[in-house]
Amino acid sequence: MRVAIDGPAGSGKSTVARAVAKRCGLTYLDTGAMYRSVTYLCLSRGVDVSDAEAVSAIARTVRIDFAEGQGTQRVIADGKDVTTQIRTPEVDKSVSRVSAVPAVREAMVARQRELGLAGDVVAEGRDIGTVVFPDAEVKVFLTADPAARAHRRAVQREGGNAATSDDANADAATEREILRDLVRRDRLDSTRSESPLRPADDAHHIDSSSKSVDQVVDEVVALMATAIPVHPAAPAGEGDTTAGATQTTGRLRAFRKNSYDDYYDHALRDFPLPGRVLLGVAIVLVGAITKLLWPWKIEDAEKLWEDVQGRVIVMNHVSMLDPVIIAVSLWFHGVGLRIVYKSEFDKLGIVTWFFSRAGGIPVVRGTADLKAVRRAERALRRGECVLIYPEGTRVKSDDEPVEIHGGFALMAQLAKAPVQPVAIVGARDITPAGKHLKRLGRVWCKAGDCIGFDEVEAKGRKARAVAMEKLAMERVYALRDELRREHPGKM
Ligand SMILES: Nc1ncnc2c1ncn2[C@@H]1O[C@H](COP(=O)(O)OP(=O)(O)OP(=O)(O)O)[C@@H](O)[C@H]1O
Ligand SMILES: Nc1ccn([C@@H]2O[C@H](COP(=O)(O)O)[C@@H](O)[C@H]2O)c(=O)n1
Repeated sequence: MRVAIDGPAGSGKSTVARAVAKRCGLTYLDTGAMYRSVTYLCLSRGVDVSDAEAVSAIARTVRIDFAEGQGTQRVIADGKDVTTQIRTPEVDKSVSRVSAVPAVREAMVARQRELGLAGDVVAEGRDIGTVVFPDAEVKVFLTADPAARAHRRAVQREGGNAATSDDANADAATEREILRDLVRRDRLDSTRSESPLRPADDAHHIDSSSKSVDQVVDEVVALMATAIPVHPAAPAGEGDTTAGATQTTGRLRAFRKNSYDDYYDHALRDFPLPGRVLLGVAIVLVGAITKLLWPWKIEDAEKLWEDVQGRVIVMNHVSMLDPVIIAVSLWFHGVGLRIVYKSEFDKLGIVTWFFSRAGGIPVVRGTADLKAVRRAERALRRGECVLIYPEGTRVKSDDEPVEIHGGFALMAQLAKAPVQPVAIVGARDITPAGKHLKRLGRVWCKAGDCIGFDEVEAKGRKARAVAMEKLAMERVYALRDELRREHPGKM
């Protein structure tokens, strides 16, 4: 997914873009920093910024990179860290002259597209939605009135932060001077002939003058949740080769300090052998113990393994036994399974360690967690099954309101995979409300037929995803009702 945030100076673009990128696991691209870097190089080399030829020569040859360091994103120009140097009033004063030169823009836009090739990016600047990524799925035009912007920038320059303290003050004369500079920069940026600052026709306008950063970030994330990515991921078996993309091919070697991300991004078949053996032992043990305590059975179980293609399996969620039953059954039939689990479980290192080795994919709930969507999509394309609980959490009673999380339909849609409904009854009875001790008792599951998108009648990508969510969950609840009729009293 590409998110484009454009707007005038001081409207909060960097703050919001950085926060959205962090929350949703995307890459943050600060394009203003690139024009600032060229400007800084001109000033430090004594190049007159009105000399378009000389300025263009620097823009064409400089290599600009971004790196993480000292808790912030660092800007590297020709191998030198220029993060601090590009934020001086001198650079502020000259940058709009430099950025108006067509050859400078051409060079910067080419590099920005290169950096954004990996796909999952939040880019901010002046021409992202109109020129750099005109096909971005989400476009925001962020504004704030000039006085608010000047105040924020003045507070920022004095080391404060208007976003976090309401009574932050700045010297009135400094604020007036900044206001003059902002207005001048806005005028130059929006009246230049090449890629002027203007909202894209399909941009969402947000005025941040009287909104907190969190409110703006929430608005952008909400827009992302309803947007549908237009760039499908690499096909099955094809590792991404673009800058910043995740390498997904090749066997993970044992005892090589593989990161959690390595496990989330690799095929199950590429996991190191010792870990796979350990998982097999755990599955056999857990399978035997749970079968003994809560004899469980899956009706029409063959539907879970007779079909070899990747599927999104959706299920009602009543207890911790639910994923165990599916994981054990599929493991015994050689079907690779990735369980999507809520990232809150990752608070304990040992849990993250185990879930990553067991093929889990963490999802940050309540956000458009595109990293998780992409990981699930790639797994499906590789032919692995993805198990997901759209109810989000264990539902302890039929009276509890249930909110269905629709990400599963998007995963299936992107991977062109079907969705398979499965229901469970009886597992809720083993943990009576308010008790921690488990009761003994029988548990039944029932597998349904896979649902393809050809069964969905709605038109348009988004409407089809919504229709799939509804249809799949209707089938899950229909299977659960069948089980309840067959096994009266079981919940
Ligand atoms: N909604 C907000 N309310 C109050 N302060 C804010 C808000 N958004 C951003 N700020 C503060 O305003 C200052 C400028 O914000 P930021 O640098 O994100 O703006 P920008 O649009 O990226 O500016 P530029 O284009 O010049 O880089 C920062 O100190 C930031 O914390
Ligand atoms: N896409 C962009 C981004 C920036 N500029 C120019 O750079 C200046 C500095 O940008 P900041 O966001 O860091 O303030 C800005 O005033 C523009 O002149 C641009 O042209 N296109």
